[in-house]
Amino acid sequence: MAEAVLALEGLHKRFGALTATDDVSLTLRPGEIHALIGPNGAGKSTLIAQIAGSLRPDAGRILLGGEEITGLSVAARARRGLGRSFQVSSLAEPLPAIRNVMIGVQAQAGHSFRFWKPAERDPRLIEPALAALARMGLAHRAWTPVAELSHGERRALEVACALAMKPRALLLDEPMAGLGPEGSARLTELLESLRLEVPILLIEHDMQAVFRLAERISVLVAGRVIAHGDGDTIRRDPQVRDAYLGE
Ligand SMILES: Nc1ncnc2c1ncn2[C@@H]1O[C@H](COP(=O)(O)OP(=O)(O)OP(=O)(O)O)[C@@H](O)[C@H]1O
Repeated sequence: MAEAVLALEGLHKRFGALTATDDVSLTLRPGEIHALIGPNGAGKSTLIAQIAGSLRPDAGRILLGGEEITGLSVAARARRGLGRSFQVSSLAEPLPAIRNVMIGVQAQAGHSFRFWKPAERDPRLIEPALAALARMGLAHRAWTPVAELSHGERRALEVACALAMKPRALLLDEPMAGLGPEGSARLTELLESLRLEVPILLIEHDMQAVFRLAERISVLVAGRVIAHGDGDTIRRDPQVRDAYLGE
């Protein structure tokens, strides 16, 4: 079996008396979409924050490409290839879509562009940014201000921004949030097309999207992984039906 791109080993996180992450281990393999699902308050955001580096686990390890990153800052993890999009929109509204993506390209390239020429006209920034936009079906909206994009286009743009950093692994925190069935179906299709480019750890409440996209699903309840497996295994698991999926 291929080595995991991202591995969580026995992560623990407490907030006072509350154990928000209780011995969580999981892996993300090359070419895979692995979904993390669970009811509100299960600890999904707390887990993502530990992976991204904004929250330190009390115990356990996080490995990216076999290298331990548990003690690294958010920026250092991003430089090593951990990409993420956010649950709450972090886009710069007045700027055209492409400028938002170019910030990601610039970050990935380090500081070499700073004294070059106005970033806006630098083909070394524009071309990879356009490629990331095209990947997410947004080439025709490149020069449209973010404020004029639809909600679905913004969600796709957030993924494009992360893709522009050429991540080795991508964390997506509820990318379908706020999308109607049509927008959700469109974004699902786009994410499906990314599968072989970059493995994705997907936190998502939209179960149609999860079952369509994920090879493996981990179910988090009260900080613990209570079930793990492919879509059929998870659908049939009585504990999961009880705790999350209902009948
Ligand atoms: N900074 C914090 N201090 C104290 N408790 C926290 C903190 N952050 C999260 N919690 C608690 O940890 C538990 C897990 O919360 P978390 O936000 O990770 O869940 P979630 O699965 O992401 O929920 P949702 O689906 O609603 O986003 C909750 O009981 C929450 O109240």
